[in-house]
Amino acid sequence: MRLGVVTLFPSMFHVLWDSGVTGRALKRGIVGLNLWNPRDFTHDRHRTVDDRPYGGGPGMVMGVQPLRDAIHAGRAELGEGCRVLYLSPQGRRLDQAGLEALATQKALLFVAGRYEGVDERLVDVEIDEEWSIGDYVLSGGELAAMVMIDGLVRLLPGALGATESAQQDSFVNGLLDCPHYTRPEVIEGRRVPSVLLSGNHEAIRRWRLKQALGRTWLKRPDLLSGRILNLEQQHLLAEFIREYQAEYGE
Ligand SMILES: c1cc(-c2cnc[nH]2)ccn1
Repeated sequence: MRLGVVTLFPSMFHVLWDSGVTGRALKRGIVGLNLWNPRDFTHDRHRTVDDRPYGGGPGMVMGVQPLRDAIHAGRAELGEGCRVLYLSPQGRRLDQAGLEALATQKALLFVAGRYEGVDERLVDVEIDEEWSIGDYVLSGGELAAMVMIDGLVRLLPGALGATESAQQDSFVNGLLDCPHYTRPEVIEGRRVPSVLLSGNHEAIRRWRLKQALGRTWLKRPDLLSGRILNLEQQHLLAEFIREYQAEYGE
């Protein structure tokens, strides 16, 4: 997969090369990442990348010509099949299903806005999809692009090592993760659940699934609505709920 970002702050993206899953995937060529800075497409002495909004009011808008030329340069490099994604609170809310759909694309060009945003005509003409990582306003689209790139790269074949793929599985199945424990066995008087010390791998698997189902029921019941649980999952969740209500009476 080939990725590109149009951004006024390319140095923010250097962390993706430095470490972790994205760093390894880039080094192995599982994914490519190129950056285009609209400032490199300016022609005036001050390298101006913003412009005043029609209609007045506070703030600035991203200047059209440098941004448009940067997007065109990205499209030219990534190939006409690339999807151009604009990060904004107006966009489709990102979730794992959205990442999985995007991971099937050959090339993606992320456009990270700054200031008050991008001229609506550029959004109409140049942008294929708008994406949001949540209902809040950031200083620009860069961090949202990095979130999406991290989530996408983890889905690419060969990107994850054994341990990370275990973590990925626990989220990808649409449930919240089970609790995790490591040494020491007792912290502030709190012990590790005995099943995890039993060496009984089947019991441990069932306990972890029960905890994942129970935590999802407690914290994100919306993830369970409309989801068909198999018999084992139904049984384990019912058991969790019985135990929870016996303990907390609600
Ligand atoms: C994606 C982008 C943004 C954003 C872009 N510029 C200001 N906020 C917020 C949430 N998700």
